[in-house]
Amino acid sequence: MTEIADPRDRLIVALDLPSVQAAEALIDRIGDAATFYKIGYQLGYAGGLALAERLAARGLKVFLDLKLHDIGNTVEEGVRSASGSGATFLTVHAYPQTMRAAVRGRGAGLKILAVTVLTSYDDADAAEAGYGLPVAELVAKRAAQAAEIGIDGLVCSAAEAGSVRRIVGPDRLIVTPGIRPAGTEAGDQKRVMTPGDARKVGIDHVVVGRPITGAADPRAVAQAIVAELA
Ligand SMILES: O=C(O)c1cc(=O)[nH]c(=O)n1[C@@H]1O[C@H](COP(=O)(O)O)[C@@H](O)[C@H]1O
Repeated sequence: MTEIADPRDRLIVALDLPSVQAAEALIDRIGDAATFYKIGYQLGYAGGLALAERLAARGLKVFLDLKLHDIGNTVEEGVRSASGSGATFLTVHAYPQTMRAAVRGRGAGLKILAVTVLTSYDDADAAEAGYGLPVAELVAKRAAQAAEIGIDGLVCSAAEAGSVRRIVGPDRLIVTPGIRPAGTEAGDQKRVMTPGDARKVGIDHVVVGRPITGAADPRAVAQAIVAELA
């Protein structure tokens, strides 16, 4: 687990919103309660990639959640292009060929996170997708491969964070979505944990979307999550 001086940096707010205007309005409402924002498909394909550069230029940290997975050359060049965006994190799916290509394309300052098994999957979903291993074993296998390849961090659910930490050692990042403050809806997430419990199992960062984006007072929810993570 890395030393993180400012507990706000442990919370990554997922800007899963339909427009740059909506994202900027949310960031204004949250104010100084958050320092780290994630831009994924929904916002990225609606002008969010330019917003990523603007947020980074303002000193905010940016996680580009592109979840790349393609032939090696395409992944390598895609990661190389994203290396100029000012983002701190970029995701790829944790397939060995994809991870090796991402490491080749990685520029200074950009950390590659490998998504092990999506937090919306349980064992039945993994079987339906053709995998012969339960989720926990698939996560462990992919974490070991990611560490061997030199990936900077892993995305998994907090339920696997303890075993992933034992596999990858203290220096690689563990980033966990599927985080739900007590009493909030899981929605389509299947492997969920509260922020406080996730912190106890040694995560570095949590990713939280709908519990903040859908809140009447997103700033207050962000502050409460940071307090649980501190
Ligand atoms: O890579 C991710 O960020 C990710 C990986 C994963 O396994 N599960 C997962 O939910 N995510 C992302 O984390 C965010 C979770 O959002 P909420 O479920 O609304 O908190 C979404 O933006 C997802 O795309």
